[in-house]
Amino acid sequence: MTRRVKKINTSGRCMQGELVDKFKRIFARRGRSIILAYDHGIEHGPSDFLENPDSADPAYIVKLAKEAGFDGLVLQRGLAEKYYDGSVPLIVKLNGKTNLYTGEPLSVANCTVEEAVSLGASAVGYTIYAGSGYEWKMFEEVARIKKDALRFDIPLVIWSYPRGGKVKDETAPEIVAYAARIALEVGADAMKIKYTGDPKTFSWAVKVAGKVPVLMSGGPKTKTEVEFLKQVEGVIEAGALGIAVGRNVWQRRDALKFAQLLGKLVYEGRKVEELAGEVQ
Ligand SMILES: O=P(O)(O)OC[C@H]1O[C@](O)(COP(=O)(O)O)[C@@H](O)[C@@H]1O
Repeated sequence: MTRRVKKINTSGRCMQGELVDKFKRIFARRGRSIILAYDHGIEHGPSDFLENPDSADPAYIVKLAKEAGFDGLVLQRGLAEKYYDGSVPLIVKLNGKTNLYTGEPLSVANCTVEEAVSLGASAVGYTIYAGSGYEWKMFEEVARIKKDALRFDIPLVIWSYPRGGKVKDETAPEIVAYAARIALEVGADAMKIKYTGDPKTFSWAVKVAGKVPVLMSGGPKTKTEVEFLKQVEGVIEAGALGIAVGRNVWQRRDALKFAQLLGKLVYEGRKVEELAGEVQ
């Protein structure tokens, strides 16, 4: 249980420190969490949808998250506005950038916390590229967003992706651990960080994340299903709350079947070797 920090909040709406518990109540009802990420249309472009063309349709994704029994769905405001049907708790991703941009890593907000709440969001997301020459701009913006998140009593999820500057390998253990600590220190109520490649080094990132729950970012689709399932098994062992995954689910043609396998691993605590007969 997160210690309640007794602090008078001007709007009287919520006390600092409670939003971690609120996030877990909504996005980890079974003690663990699988969130379907789908902000790739802006981040990577429609090429991400080519392997499984059905995934280009936001309605397909919303249905997938619901049928898979996932805890949450990440959408940018435009998709939330046009396709969100309330069937799965929503995280509105407040900032985004395209990969057409080749300057210093920078992702700025295109939606406010208030607008996200009006779209039905149960949490908001924001990416910070620590290391970038623009990190100061994202730190400034996330401070304003954090203030609004407290005012609107809505958890803030930080996509903590150090990029630029001294960052040579975004999945290096010391970078992922640093990413986790940055999210904790700027006031994240949950965080998404990249996988270091093994449970031991990832557990250090979970440790330095302190009280803030960690979600592993899925990353590019693995060659085999077993490879991704083993990554997920590892991060759960390392103490993560769960995963926020996009490509490793909806880029597969049998997306729903694989999503249900993920659920057996994450929610039922099944082991990969037990599921071996069901995976490709
Ligand atoms: O900036 P990157 O490394 O391309 O990753 C961005 C993407 O990764 C995510 O954080 C997780 O999605 P994946 O599971 O497909 O990696 C998305 O929310 C985001 O669009």
